[in-house]
Amino acid sequence: MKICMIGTGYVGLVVGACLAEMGHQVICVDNNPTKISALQNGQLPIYEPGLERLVERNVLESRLSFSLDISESVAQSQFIFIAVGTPPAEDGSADLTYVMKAVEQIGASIRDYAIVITKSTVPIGSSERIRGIIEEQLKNRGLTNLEFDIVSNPEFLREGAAVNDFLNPNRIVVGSSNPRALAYMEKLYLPLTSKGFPIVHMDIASAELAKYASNAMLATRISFMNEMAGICEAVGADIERVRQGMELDHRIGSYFLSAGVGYGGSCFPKDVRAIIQSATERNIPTHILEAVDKVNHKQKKKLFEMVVSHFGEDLKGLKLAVWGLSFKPETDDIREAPSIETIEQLRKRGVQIQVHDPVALQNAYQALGEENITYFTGPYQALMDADALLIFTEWKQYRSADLGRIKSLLKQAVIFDGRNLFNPYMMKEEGFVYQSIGRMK
Ligand SMILES: NC(=O)c1ccc[n+]([C@@H]2O[C@H](COP(=O)([O-])OP(=O)(O)OC[C@H]3O[C@@H](n4cnc5c(N)ncnc54)[C@H](O)[C@@H]3O)[C@@H](O)[C@H]2O)c1
Ligand SMILES: O=c1ccn([C@@H]2O[C@H](COP(=O)(O)OP(=O)(O)O[C@H]3O[C@H](CO)[C@@H](O)[C@H](O)[C@H]3O)[C@@H](O)[C@H]2O)c(=O)[nH]1
Repeated sequence: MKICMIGTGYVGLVVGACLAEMGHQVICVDNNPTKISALQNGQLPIYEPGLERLVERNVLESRLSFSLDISESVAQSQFIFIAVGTPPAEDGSADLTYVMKAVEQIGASIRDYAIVITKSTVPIGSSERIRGIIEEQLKNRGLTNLEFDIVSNPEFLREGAAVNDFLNPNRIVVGSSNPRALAYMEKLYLPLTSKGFPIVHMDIASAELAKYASNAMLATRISFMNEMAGICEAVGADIERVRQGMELDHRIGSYFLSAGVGYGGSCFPKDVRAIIQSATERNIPTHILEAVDKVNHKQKKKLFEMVVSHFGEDLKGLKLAVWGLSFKPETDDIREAPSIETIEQLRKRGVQIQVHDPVALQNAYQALGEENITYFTGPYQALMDADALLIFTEWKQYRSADLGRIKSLLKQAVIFDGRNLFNPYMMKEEGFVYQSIGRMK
């Protein structure tokens, strides 16, 4: 089946490559010439485990290609996926500028029956708006008989595990009330459904909301545990033990119960805010979601507060090491990462910062520049003469770090750990001042 993927970012590139792997013919398009020329030269613009080989194989076997020519790629395809960004607008709502631009390009280019699929996370009602815009454009082109369908097919992949998540989904959500579109979508996903992965049909509005509701639920679990971690600190309990005492209850389960320095990334923060905004526009109160967002904002400041409470308000001249810049391990994505916000706060106070991340240094350099920051490609180099180490991301290599070496390189044996990598008792025995999230000191 012929597919055009509009937007070749973290989602579009992964989904495009996976659909090609499933046997379809895919053209991934983007309006960023640097991205497309890199891809045409065999270079990936993002770090995502397993993606490079997948792209290489499918390009070699002529199922996957990349193009800047959106019109021609749309015109040749029967399935047109919209996978462009929906960043937060100033009021928290999802900014649909990129989506609507892509929709205009679709309306101006389709030649035969096509299914237009929203893969981007869009607020309820967006897919119907898209239908209206395309209808209008076809009317202007004198093509009122040209048929097309709209489908909402939200994406649930996680960065860092994206290829595996797409090819082994918990569920595939397809929103449409048109039997023809549903039949085509069934055919498209047959390589997955024939292996037993479930497809769930529903109306478009429910599919759009299912995406926001899923992210909001997961974000709620994290903020809940972060609030519990705060209580642990006050009463002398240990959040890791509390979690163990909860997760064996099958009704609760073990996922998304890790307390930490707050959730980041391009999805949870913006999607929680967007659903709050959608509800507010309709005068629906959102007490829980607002609390989730508020707790997260507070949590992202935790390491900065630890630094101030240990070293005092005057931080000028301090040298701090940072391990982990990406919002989670196995990705180079730094969007809404707690590390970036904290580094900004620290350098405003005159702190010199020495950072390490296995894959996100380049993105961080673009976002933060050079002022008061030195970038290191080795984790231990970043520790040299630092007054303390701050950990923001639970990369595997940090978890198995050599504590003796850390101690010998730091000026003071102080660690503020936003991901609870080490056992506090052991750290004390090793001679560290060690503060983590919700654990006994
Ligand atoms: N990142 C994730 O893990 C994830 C997971 C599920 C859903 N989503 C949703 O998927 C959407 C895309 O997210 P992302 O992280 O891949 O974004 P991204 O910023 O990485 O990629 C978007 C791409 O679209 C391109 N683009 C924008 N307008 C275009 C146009 N008119 N024509 C062609 N290309 C255009 C941009 O150049 C960019 O390369 C968002 O709505 C997001 O909420 C993201
Ligand atoms: O117990 C946990 C689990 C996660 N996090 C944090 O939560 C954020 C998001 O993590 P994760 O969900 O693993 O990564 P994403 O790639 O942002 O994926 C989420 O957002 C995507 C975009 O919408 C969805 O498709 C996915 O299903 C959803 O998990 C990260 O900062 C994590 O550090 C915690 O603090 N504690």
